[in-house]
Amino acid sequence: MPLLIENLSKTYPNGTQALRNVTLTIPTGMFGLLGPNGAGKSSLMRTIATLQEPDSGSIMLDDLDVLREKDSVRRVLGYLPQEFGVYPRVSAEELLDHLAVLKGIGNAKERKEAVEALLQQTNLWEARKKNLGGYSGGMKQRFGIAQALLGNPRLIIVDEPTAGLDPAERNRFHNLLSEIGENIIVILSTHIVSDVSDLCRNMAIINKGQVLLAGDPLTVIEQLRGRVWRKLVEKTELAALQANHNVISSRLFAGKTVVHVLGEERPDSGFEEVNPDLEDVYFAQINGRKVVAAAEV
Ligand SMILES: Nc1ncnc2c1ncn2[C@@H]1O[C@H](COP(=O)(O)OP(=O)(O)OP(=O)(O)O)[C@@H](O)[C@H]1O
Repeated sequence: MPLLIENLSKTYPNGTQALRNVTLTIPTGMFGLLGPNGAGKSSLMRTIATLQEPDSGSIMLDDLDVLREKDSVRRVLGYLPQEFGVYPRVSAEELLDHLAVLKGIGNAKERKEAVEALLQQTNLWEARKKNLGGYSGGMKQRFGIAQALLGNPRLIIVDEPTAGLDPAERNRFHNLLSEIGENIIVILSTHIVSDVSDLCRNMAIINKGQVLLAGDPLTVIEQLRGRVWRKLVEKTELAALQANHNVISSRLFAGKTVVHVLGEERPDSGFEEVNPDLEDVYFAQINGRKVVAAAEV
C-alpha cells in the first residue's frame, strides 16, 4: 500500500516556505526524491518521519494517519537522517544491540539474531567488534542502514546517503538499498541524479518546496526524446548560446564545454541529437522549463 502525501505545507518561523502544497503518491519500492540543496527534501523527510509538524496537509500510510498516530508510525519506520551521528567508542554490534532495545526488541535471543542478521546483510560482520569511530564513511552509512532496518520496517527513509562516499562504497550501498527496496517503501532523498536513475522505479523532482514532476524515470526521460541537442563549444561561446537557445546544462569535458539545449528542432548544424537521460530531465525542470508533463505515480 502506498504512502499518500496531500497538500503538505510548511513555513518556518523565520518566513522560509520549505514545503508548498506537496502532493505525492509513493508506492512500494525505491522512490527517489530529487532536488538541489534547500529544495525542501529534508523538511519533507523529517515530516514523514514524525519529527516535525507541517502547517497543513495530511500523510497516510495505509490506514495510519502519520501526523496523528506517531507512535504507531515509529514502530514501522526506519530512518537514516542526513547527519547520522554514532558513538565513536562503541562497537557496531554493541550500538545496534542497544538501538534494538530502544526499538522494542526486548527478547535477548531474538535481538541477538536480528543484530547478527543485519550485520551480515550490511557486510559489517567482520568489523562488528570495531569501534564506530574507526569506520569509514561508507561503513558508517551501511551501519546507518542496519539501524534503520531494525524491527522490520515497512517504510524506510534515507536522506542524502551517498554524499561523500567513494565509487566502490557507493556501489555497495546501492546494492544494499536495492535489495531492501523490493518489498517495502524506501524513500531516497538526494541531489545526485544518478542515485535515482540507478535505483528508483519512481521519483519526483522538488525545488523551492514544490513538486515539479513525478513519475517513473523511463517515462519522463522518453518525453524528452528528439528534443535534446548537444554541442562542444569554447567557454567564450556559452553566453551567446544561452541568449539564443534553451540551454538546460553546460559542463566541462576535457577542457571544453558540453552544452545541452532543449528544442523541437536542431538549433544549428553543429548540434547533434542526444539520447536524453535523467540529468536532462532534472536540469530542464530545475532551470525553470516546464517541459515534461507531470505524471502522477
Ligand atoms: N529549522 C529551520 N528553520 C528555518 N529554515 C529552515 C529550517 N530547516 C530548513 N530551513 C530552510 O528551509 C528550506 C528547505 O530546507 P531543507 O533542509 O528541507 O532542504 P533540502 O532539500 O533538504 O536541502 P539540503 O540538501 O541542503 O538539506 C531551506 O531554505 C532551508 O534553509
